[in-house]
This record gives sequence, structure tokens and C-alpha cells, in this order.
Amino acid sequence: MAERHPAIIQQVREAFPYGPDIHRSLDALLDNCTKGVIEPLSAGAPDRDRWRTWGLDAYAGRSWFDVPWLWSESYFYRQLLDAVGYFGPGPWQGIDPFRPFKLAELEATETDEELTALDTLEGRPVDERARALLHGSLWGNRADLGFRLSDVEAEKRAAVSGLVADDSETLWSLLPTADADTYTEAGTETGSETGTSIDTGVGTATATGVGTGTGTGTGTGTLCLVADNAGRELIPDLLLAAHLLAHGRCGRVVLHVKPYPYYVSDATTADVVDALRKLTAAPGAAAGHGRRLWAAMADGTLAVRAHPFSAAPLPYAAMPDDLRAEFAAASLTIVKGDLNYRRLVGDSRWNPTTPFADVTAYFPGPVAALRTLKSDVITGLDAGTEAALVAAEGQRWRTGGTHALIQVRD
Ligand SMILES: O=P(O)(O)OC[C@H]1O[C@](O)(CO)[C@@H](O)[C@@H]1O
Repeated sequence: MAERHPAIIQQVREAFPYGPDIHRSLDALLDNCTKGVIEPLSAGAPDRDRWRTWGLDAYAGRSWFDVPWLWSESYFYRQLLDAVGYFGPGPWQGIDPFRPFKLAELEATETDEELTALDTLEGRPVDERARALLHGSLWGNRADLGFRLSDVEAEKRAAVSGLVADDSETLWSLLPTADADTYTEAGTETGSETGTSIDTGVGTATATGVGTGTGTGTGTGTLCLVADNAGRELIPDLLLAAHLLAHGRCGRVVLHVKPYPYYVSDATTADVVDALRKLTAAPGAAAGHGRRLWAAMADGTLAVRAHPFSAAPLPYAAMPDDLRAEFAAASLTIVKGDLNYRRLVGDSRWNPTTPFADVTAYFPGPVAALRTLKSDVITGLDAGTEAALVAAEGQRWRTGGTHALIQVRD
């Protein structure tokens, strides 16, 4: 925090032609978050009461370094938005201070290369495509601009492809195909699926509302996908969603994004729009997926939610009743990324062999975590895996962003 938050303030300051008032507010925030104490929100702040119930009354007056890390980080982003006039009123209202960085990534050569790689996936057996898209979504989590700010070497370090935990078979079992006769997970395709591409069209999936998910194999259940970063993570998330809908593995996808810019690159509704526009404008297979996702938004089979709790400084165990009801009704909730993992299992230094099922027992329905490891929090490892990681790397495997996991509690 001592290094990353000043660096973020500097980058935002340089990215926009802000006027003197905003520069002064940024100066004040820099001073406050490095040397000062947590200050309450102004009386007129629309979310003041919410933050008070989230702990502001208890933490105001304390050093930023003296309260839970998750809380401090979340409040920093909230205060940064205040400093740049995001909550208005005024000319900078609603202007995402991280947008230039997100757009640069969306336009990067690497993003285009990843989209081109989709073409080679077309025509591959459907189970291979499903696995590739799941792994694309998983490893897309390396694309995290906030993390890279304080760890510039992160992107250059090679990913270790063997996962530290892999419950993907359980994940697939929670997303059964609509017609089990045409496709088996083992990779044998029979009947109409043989040789077809992903282009089967999302419209074939039955639209259902949140609350009708059953996970019984009808392919009509709801998948909640709790997104993390925009750009190079959100695009593969959307492509995975397109595949699951097209193959009747769920009838509806609800994409949970942040209600406002957060942790630099976290996805908001505007970023979903940018990602879909990027897909539809791309050459090759990507455009078709983009168009079908666009149509899925129109017919409701793909929905976006921006719940205030998605940017709360609290663990998911403290989720409000309406969100709990949504997750309870879903066939599966996929939770993306490192921060969401910290919120899912609790932001604690767990013994790494603590069962994932135990720490997520409170979650109201089946839940899967797809995450690259960027913080000390880890659960659900078997003792042999942990010992091998420690022998090879000391404790660096926990935070380097080179390892990944798929963990599921059904
Ligand atoms: O985008 P992700 O995967 O949630 O990563 C964010 C994580 O990176 C960090 O910035 C790195 O420590 C953490 O604050 C946070 O858990």
C-alpha cells in the first residue's frame, strides 16, 4: 500500500488533463493515505451510510496501515474516485480515472493475438474448446494492472501451467450439457455436435430468470460469473460464457461487475461494453462470439449486475440477503481473481491445507474459484503440493502470480 497507492495516484494524475482543484485533491489524498488517518466521507456522499455499516465509523481516525488490508485498499479506491470528481456533481462525474490504462490494454497487440488464437480453436472437439476457454479465463487473471504497478516483473515471469489445485471435473459436472446424448465430457462427440464449431448460437439455450437454476442437467440453470479485471481477463470470461450458453451448459449467465472503478483494472459495465465492442470488431471467429453475446444481452440470457457489495471491503460471508438469494438460486457461481478469492475464503493467513469446502461452507450454493496466486491467502492444497511448492520456491509461489488454481465446492 505504501508504494502502490502513491504510484496509482501519480499515474492517474498524468493520464488526465485535470484542473487545479483535482490536483489539489490528489495531493491531499497522497498525503492522507501515506501519513494521515482514515477520514469519514462527507455528509453529502451518497454512499456514506453504506460505508458506515461497512466499518467506517470504527476505522475513522485510525492509520491506513492499522486497519484490515482489504478495507484500506477498498477505501483508497473510494477516496481516489472522490478526489477526481467521479461522484460529482461536476464535469468529471462518471469519468473512470483508469480508463486510459484499460483501453491501452484492450488495444494491445497481445489482446489481438489472443483473439486470433481463437480461430485455431474452431473445429477442435468441443471438450477441448471448453477446457481451453476455461483455462483462458483462468489465466486471463494475470492481466491485472494494479498488481503490475507494484510488481513490474510480474508479466515477464513464466506461468506454471500445472495448477496447484484442479477441481475442474467437479466444475464441469455442475454445468451439465442440455443434451447429454450429443456430447460427453470424456471427449467423445456423437450426433449433431460432431464437427460443429462454437457457432451454435446462444439463442438455442432456454432463457430463465435468476432463481430458476437447478443444476439438474437441463442446461437451463443460471451461472453467476463474478468478474474481476477488464480487458484481457474479461474477454476470455465472455468467451467462456458464450461457449457455455451455446452448448446449453447453462441457460443464463449473470455477469457481476463492479459498480464503480476499483483496484485499477476491475471490470465495470462500461468495460463490458468495450470488451463486447472489441469482440464484434475483431476479425475471425471472435466477431461471431461478440455478436452472439450482444444478442444474448438483448434477449436476457446474458445479464450484467453491478451490486454495491461487489466493491465492499468485506468478505463474501457478510453478503447481503439479496445477493445471497441470487447465488443460492444459481447452478454455479464462478468467482474470478485474487481479490475475490480473499473475499471468498476470508482474508486470513490460513494453513494452506485448510479444506476449501470448509472455508466456503457459508456460501449459499455451489461455488468455484478461478484465480492466479498474488497474495498470501491460500486454502485447499494437499500437503504434498504445498511441500513441493515450498521446496522449489520458499513462499514466493503465494504472491508471484505464476501459479493458478481451480477450486470448487459443490
Ligand atoms: O485482480 P486480482 O486478481 O483480484 O488481484 C488483485 C490482487 O492483487 C493485489 O493487488 C496484489 O497483492 C492484491 O491487493 C489483490 O488481491
